Amino acid sequence: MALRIPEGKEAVVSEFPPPQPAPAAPEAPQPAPAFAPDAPQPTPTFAPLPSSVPVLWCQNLTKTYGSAVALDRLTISVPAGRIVGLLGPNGSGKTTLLKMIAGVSHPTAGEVRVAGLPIGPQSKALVSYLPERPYFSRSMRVREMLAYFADFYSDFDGALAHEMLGRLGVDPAAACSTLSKGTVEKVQLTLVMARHAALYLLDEPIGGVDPAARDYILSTIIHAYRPQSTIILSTHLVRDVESVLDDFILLRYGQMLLHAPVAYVREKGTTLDAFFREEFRC
Ligand SMILES: Nc1ncnc2c1ncn2[C@@H]1O[C@H](COP(=O)(O)OP(=O)(O)OP(=O)(O)O)[C@@H](O)[C@H]1O
Repeated sequence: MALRIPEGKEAVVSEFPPPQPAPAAPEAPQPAPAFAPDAPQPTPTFAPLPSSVPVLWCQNLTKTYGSAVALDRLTISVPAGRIVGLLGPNGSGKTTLLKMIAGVSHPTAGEVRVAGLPIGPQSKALVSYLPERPYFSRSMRVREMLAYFADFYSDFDGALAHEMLGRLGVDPAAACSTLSKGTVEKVQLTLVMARHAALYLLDEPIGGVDPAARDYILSTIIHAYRPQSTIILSTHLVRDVESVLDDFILLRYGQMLLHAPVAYVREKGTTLDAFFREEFRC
């Protein structure tokens, strides 16, 4: 295959705007609506970003654990309104990067900004994060989780969450402790995607769900419901996701190998899945 990235090279193939770290203050969050399935839908709590301000900007982002380097001087700029696949082999730093952006782990060096804001309460209010591991209480019922999210996040849309659960065949009255692994993933993804966030960070969102639900999640939840938002989605299921991606970021050994539109790969006469397999062939 002709399209390969030379060893040790980092590439950005894009018409993406250059990093603009100037802060753009979002509007103050609205008061939390009381949760009820038929309550009026909350409006987004974020103001549209000026095109000069990327929704995500990282510069020389580095994370080390002792002598191990998980992220190595990563510089990225992602404009608003894109669906971005975060790809790379095991241990390449995908989860570490998402944790830094979500603010649940701190960089060793370098900088991250969301919508021009340094990581903190204001940036976190704009981000809806699906971690790789289950995070909710197994002792609760699904509808209690929805109520909990509605209390906690002013941008949570209860009616939308109910609609998504219905489409995914999840009973809101079910106890979380009785759910299968895939159903837990569906509930978690529903909770995260039912927020009106500026930036969604999804760490392996479809790994455990069946193919039919995967199609619904990708084509409907991720693609159709959030046209103004940016989604960064980490996955190994490249073939499943590539049709919904605008761009992809390829990591290797914690370094940025390539950040490009998916069209860049297609123009070379290949698919993202084939490109990934070729690039990282064992
Ligand atoms: N808490 C930690 N302590 C020590 N090393 C860690 C820790 N978290 C991550 N690492 C290391 O950082 C590197 C990147 O890990 P990370 O989980 O970000 O990779 P990943 O691309 O998400 O992998 P996968 O595809 O397997 O989920 C790995 O070498 C991993 O072993």
